[in-house]
Amino acid sequence: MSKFFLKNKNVVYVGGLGGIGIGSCKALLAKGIANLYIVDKQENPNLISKIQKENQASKIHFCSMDITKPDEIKKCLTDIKDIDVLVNGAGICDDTDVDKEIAINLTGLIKTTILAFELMDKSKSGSGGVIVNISSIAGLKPMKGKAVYGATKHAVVGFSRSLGNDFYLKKTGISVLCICPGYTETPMATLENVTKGTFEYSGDLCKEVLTEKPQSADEMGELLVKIVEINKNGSVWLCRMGTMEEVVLGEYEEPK
Ligand SMILES: NC(=O)c1ccc[n+]([C@@H]2O[C@H](COP(=O)([O-])OP(=O)(O)OC[C@H]3O[C@@H](n4cnc5c(N)ncnc54)[C@H](O)[C@@H]3O)[C@@H](O)[C@H]2O)c1
Ligand SMILES: CCCCCCO
Repeated sequence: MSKFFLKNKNVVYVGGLGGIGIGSCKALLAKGIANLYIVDKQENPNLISKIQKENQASKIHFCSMDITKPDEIKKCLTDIKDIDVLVNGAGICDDTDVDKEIAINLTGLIKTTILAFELMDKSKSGSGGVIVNISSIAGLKPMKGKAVYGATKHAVVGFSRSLGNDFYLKKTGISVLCICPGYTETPMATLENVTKGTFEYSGDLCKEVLTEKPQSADEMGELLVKIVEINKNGSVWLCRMGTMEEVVLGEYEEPK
């Protein structure tokens, strides 16, 4: 796998106005990307113009998209020409609304990834590139208090690893990376949010994720950029307390 150079590239960040989204967009812009398409449910014009003012060498665009609505995914992504990097970074952490949590964290991510494969495919009208799916540490270990959230994040790991193989890379030129952040200081990581557990009595179990020393969204963004630049297809990365490590998960090949 060759190193990926972000300079002059076009990056689409779904969930880009979120905590990790903003931290990552700042780090991506610092690499001299040409265009940043911030995709999110609701625009924040003041924040976007602030980011543009601070990064005048790049062009910042905004596309409003509810990831639970396939027609909005299609409209948003097909309006963007030449996607080099797509980050699927939208998500909620609320086990009290199973359908919504699965629709955003999993179904929406899957549909966005599949459409991005179509648009980025070098054997079609694309030029290949990198897709980054944001899972969680909850995608690598049990999340006792939030089993549904953990299920969506385990699924993101499995989905990303299943697409991140040489066959698809050779045909499409697209690599797929999976990032599993640990506790990161963002609007999601509030006690109120974290304790929206699977059962009404799950609250204390949910708080376990808060025992870890948190990392900042900016630290997470710097790690995301490093992982994109390494660009190891099918790789899974645990990013916690400002450090990153590749997580080697078994292939479990049947004995010959
Ligand atoms: N903060 C953490 O500790 C942590 C840890 C591990 C993984 N994560 C994951 O990182 C990602 C970003 O989380 P964050 O902490 O920045 O949270 P956040 O709440 O700050 O950001 C989430 C973003 O997703 C967007 N979003 C939500 N529903 C959407 C929808 N229907 N359509 C489009 N966009 C939608 C929100 O508008 C927001 O911009 C999530 O997938 C989350 O599960 C966060
Ligand atoms: C501690 C922040 C909320 C839990 C997110 C783990 O993906």
